[in-house]
Amino acid sequence: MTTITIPDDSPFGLSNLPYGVFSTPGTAPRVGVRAGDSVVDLAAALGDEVFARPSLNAFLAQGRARWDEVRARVADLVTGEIPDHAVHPAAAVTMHLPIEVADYVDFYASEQHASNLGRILRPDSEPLLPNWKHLPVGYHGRAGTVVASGTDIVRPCGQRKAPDESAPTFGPTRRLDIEAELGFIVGTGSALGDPVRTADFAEHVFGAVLVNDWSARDIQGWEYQPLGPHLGKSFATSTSAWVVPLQALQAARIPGPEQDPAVLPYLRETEQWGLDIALEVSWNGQVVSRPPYRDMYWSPAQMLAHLTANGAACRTGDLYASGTISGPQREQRGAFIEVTWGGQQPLEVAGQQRTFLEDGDEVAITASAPAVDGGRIGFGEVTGRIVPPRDTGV
Ligand SMILES: O=C(O)/C=C/C(=O)CC(=O)CC(=O)O
Ligand SMILES: [Ca+2]
Ligand SMILES: [Mg+2]
Repeated sequence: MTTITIPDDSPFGLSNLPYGVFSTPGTAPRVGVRAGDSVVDLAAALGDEVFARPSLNAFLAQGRARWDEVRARVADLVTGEIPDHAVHPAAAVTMHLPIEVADYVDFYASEQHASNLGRILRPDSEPLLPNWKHLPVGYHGRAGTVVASGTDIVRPCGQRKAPDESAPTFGPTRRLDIEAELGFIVGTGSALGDPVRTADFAEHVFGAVLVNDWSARDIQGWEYQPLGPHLGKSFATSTSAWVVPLQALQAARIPGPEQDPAVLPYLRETEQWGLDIALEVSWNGQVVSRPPYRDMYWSPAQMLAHLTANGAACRTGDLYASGTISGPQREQRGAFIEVTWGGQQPLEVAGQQRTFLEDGDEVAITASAPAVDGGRIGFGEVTGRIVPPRDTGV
């Protein structure tokens, strides 16, 4: 038997205990919990086959009562004696995509981001379209191209047409960008025809991850009207490896922003709330932005209520992301198109003037939130490196 010592300032302390899917050399991916610098193998520690699977989905489908029970048992394990073979150093494991993604939806919940994109992309119109404060605008993305943190991102090819070009051409994107977001993972689904009420959010949502919604701005700018983002965003979306359970975010809950005009009844909450989560975006190792989640206009519960308001079912493994997180300052913007104002105001990165991503660039997004014990809750990181397009012969 062994014991785990968690450093006092660890972002993976007892108040966090996030879930992920890991493997060690020569073994199959399975569910683990992060505690300090260790990973606890839950199948080995608890003897429950639901954790021997290569995704969290089977456990997520068991529902809120079971999630709470397992969280209490894991806290006991981590503070007591645990079989040696059930503990691995975090540095010695490989992390995988934590969930088998069912559906993927991306919202647009930051007023700052939506206003900035409006100004950059539609300079002759009002920055916010008339619907924006009445409903959480979103689009359905591509679940099959959600990838684990660390996966290389192949520069996508597509049709590009700048406003001053007379015809489109096909080729590698010249305006490859990031979007720093928070993603929510649905554990328990809903029945077709039954909307999820804002009050039932915690019955359905298991936890949160970091998301980078890679975006090819030239492909997007040409294809998006009138139906919205398509191939400019569907080539890859990266998520962090550790799913932070909702209970770990109790101390991060803050009152939501005032919503004016008042929202329709199905979007109301008895107590509207947001989350005080601080993100950090690094470009080739240099911190270039600190997006504040606390400024988001639409809440996680409102987004889920809206997603199901028409009776669309949600399912175990659904991922819905907040949309790009941007604050009012330049150094709080969550996409490079905003930081560089459409590429017109380059940013100095490691001594070079930069606008969009080049091959070989690496982006890492991290985040932390206050913990109930006075420490910090860490989200780990979502990273990705840009690699050149494959030669497809076109
Ligand atoms: O305003 C637009 O036309 C486009 C906006 C985006 O690209 C943002 C998007 O994907 C949603 C978000 O991340 O907020
Ligand atoms: Ca996005
Ligand atoms: Mg994407």
